[in-house]
Amino acid sequence: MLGLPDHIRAFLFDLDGVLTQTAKVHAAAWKDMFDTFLRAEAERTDEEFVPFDPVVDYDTYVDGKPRLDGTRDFLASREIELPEGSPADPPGTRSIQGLSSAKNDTVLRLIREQGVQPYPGSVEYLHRLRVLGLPRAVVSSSANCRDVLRAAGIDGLFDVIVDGEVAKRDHLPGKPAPDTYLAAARALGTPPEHAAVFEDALAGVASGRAGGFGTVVGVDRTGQAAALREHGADLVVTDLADLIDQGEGA
Ligand SMILES: O=P(O)(O)OC[C@H]1O[C@@H](O)[C@H](O)[C@@H](O)[C@@H]1O
Repeated sequence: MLGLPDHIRAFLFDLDGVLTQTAKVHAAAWKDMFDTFLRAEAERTDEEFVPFDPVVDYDTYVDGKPRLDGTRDFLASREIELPEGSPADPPGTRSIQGLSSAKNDTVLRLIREQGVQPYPGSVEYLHRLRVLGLPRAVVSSSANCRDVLRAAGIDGLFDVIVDGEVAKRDHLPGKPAPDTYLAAARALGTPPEHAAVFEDALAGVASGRAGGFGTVVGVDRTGQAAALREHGADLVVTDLADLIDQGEGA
């Protein structure tokens, strides 16, 4: 079925980097926020400024995870401990919440300025699934998921959305835990072994593997195919159009 085994009956998609070209927007916003913070820390402690690496640090500690976990996990990698703070902390406050808010302000500004482009291969794949009557869900850690789907013009293509807001409301642990994907499969009425997960993030493919999903498709936009396989991808494509081509060839 569209490049996947025939027992796959439901299709669960990550958003940023799989459906929309927003993974690099998030990476840029994270770099902006962390570099501002790390520069100030270097001055404060009289130590060397080591910038955030938007490829290695982003992929390893931040990509795919809920916002606060991304902040926490990267800071832990630098052995920096900050107070949790509160959602009311002004953006840039020296707290997990304050830094996370600064990052969110930047990502929202970049999205406003640049708009959101979907990946044409993903849009085509979604349309083909819809024509075949196959159920589709978005499973994203992002609290901005619905706005991004709308800005990309693809918000009408899904039966179920499990995003950062739903996860918070239902107390679901974020990726790499499998809970958000399992909740989406349940909402579609499909056991995980009959559902496919599409992910570009290491935390995301790990989530698919942990949930026992039928197929975990790694979407490699940045040349990390081997790492995607290591963390849980059963197969890796560079674009969803590759699966359409395979399906047609079969
Ligand atoms: O900050 P948001 O929009 O709630 O998104 C949380 C995370 O959502 C994920 O989809 C992205 O891969 C991360 O980069 C991002 O940080």
